[in-house]
Amino acid sequence: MQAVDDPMPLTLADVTIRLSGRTLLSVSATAMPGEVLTVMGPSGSGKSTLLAFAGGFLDPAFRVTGRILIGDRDLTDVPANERHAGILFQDPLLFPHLSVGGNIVFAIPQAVKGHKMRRQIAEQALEQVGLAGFFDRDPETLSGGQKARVALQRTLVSAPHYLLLDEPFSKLDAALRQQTRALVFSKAKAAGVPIILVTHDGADAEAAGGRVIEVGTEAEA
Ligand SMILES: Nc1ncnc2c1ncn2[C@@H]1O[C@H](COP(=O)(O)OP(=O)(O)OP(=O)(O)O)[C@@H](O)[C@H]1O
Repeated sequence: MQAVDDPMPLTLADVTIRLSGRTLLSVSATAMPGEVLTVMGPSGSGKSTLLAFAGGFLDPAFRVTGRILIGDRDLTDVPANERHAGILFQDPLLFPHLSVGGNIVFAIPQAVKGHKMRRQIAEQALEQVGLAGFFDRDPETLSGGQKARVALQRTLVSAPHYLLLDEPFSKLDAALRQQTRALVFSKAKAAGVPIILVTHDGADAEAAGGRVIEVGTEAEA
């Protein structure tokens, strides 16, 4: 992952999300550069909704108060495509008309010039997640766990200013899960990129080592 020029914290300032008059969640938290803010809570408690807010693609059915900031820059009204958020959905889709490697090359910023250089970055990214030699494969021929790793690297090569990860390791077996999360967290740390991580797995939270916020427990209050 490309280092951010000027690493900055990501702040959720007094964010309250309501749906049909009911408060879904209220959060105030900061992820420092390279730090992971882990979000845990029961199914339906609003974890994915919080990521949608942070990414700028929240369904207008939700009512929101509060702000999201990167450093001092208020992103709340900035369109999703101008936020530089690296987003990984729970069930990521790979582009079926591109090769596995092509999916990653596509996400590399245009500032990185040269076909050869871009291919090399993608090949290295695949190698890092145990997929050396997969560059020319058709995405449809991959297992769920292999697709998840490609999608993860596609997000990491995109030079994000912050990462929003929704259960990114859930399709991986225990050994791969451990390796992959270590890779993601160490890359984010080196690049100075803050992460909001949604997970059901306490071991992910422990490996992340940052703060953990619980949603859904006080939402009905
Ligand atoms: N577009 C939408 N319009 C209306 N309600 C929605 C919409 N998306 C989600 N919801 C509702 O908002 C609530 C929060 O959903 P969300 O997907 O954020 O929960 P979650 O904590 O991520 O759940 P899970 O762990 O099962 O993924 C749920 O009650 C869900 O039914």
